[in-house]
Amino acid sequence: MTDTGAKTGLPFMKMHGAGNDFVVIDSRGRGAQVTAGLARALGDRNRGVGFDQLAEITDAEGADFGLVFWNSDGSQAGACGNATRCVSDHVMRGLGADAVSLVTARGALRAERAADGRVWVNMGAPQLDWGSIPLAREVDPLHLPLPGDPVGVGMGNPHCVHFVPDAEAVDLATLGPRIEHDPLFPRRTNVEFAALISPCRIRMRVWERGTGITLACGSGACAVAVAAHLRGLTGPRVVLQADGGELEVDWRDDGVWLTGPVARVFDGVLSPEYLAASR
Ligand SMILES: N[C@@H](CCC[C@H](N)C(=O)O)C(=O)O
Repeated sequence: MTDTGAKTGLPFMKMHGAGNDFVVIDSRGRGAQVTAGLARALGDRNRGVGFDQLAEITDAEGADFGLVFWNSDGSQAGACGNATRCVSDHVMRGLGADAVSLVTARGALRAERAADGRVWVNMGAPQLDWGSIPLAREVDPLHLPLPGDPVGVGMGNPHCVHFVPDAEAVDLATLGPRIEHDPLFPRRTNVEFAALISPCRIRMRVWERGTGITLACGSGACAVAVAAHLRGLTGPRVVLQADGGELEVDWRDDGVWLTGPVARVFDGVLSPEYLAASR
């Protein structure tokens, strides 16, 4: 019988990568446990646990594990680089391995532990055609027809990257939701503002679709690095300085590699009563 946590509750971990924070629920061997309602309830920082994304670990054929991502508004995300790195670290520790294979909505991915303890994930090739990002109509993703001349990049989820002289001066709380809901993005979008510090360092701030302002965003860091390289501002390898810490991106022939710190903060158990009221 599937264990839904009705009697004993549902265990979870709280993790973060550069301040991008996650609740992680391991559903391997017991079937999907998370619903949109549970994600919304748990995402509430006062009445739930609070997170930027909820990551559910699933069984996956032909890979070490699968991952499904939820935003705090209850919507699903096709990619989450930082949660992928955090969960990969946890699974690698369990397996006593330094590399793992996983499957997300994006497809098969690979993660590795670096010599310094950080965790790399190959996020795959960027999606640079309007249909895959996706955009509502055929326009040039390198110059989206929006104020600020942003770049559209898909990393398994949509990103709208703006280059600005000073990222601190941007009113992210006002512009973020406005751009997230622009009709050009049929599935809404994540929104990044990036300022070039040097050809290998960028300061970035992010408004995440379905969540809001976050301290970092892994797929967003990849999108900024890809956009900066395509615009001729940087090389293929760049450090992204987010509000919560530094992420490094290396756009190689085999995909966009993202690395950064991972942390497991605490473990807990969702009570049966809370689950019954929230699912
Ligand atoms: N924090 C994530 C990205 C989160 C997904 C996003 N909000 C979406 O809806 O696409 C990351 O580290 O990549």
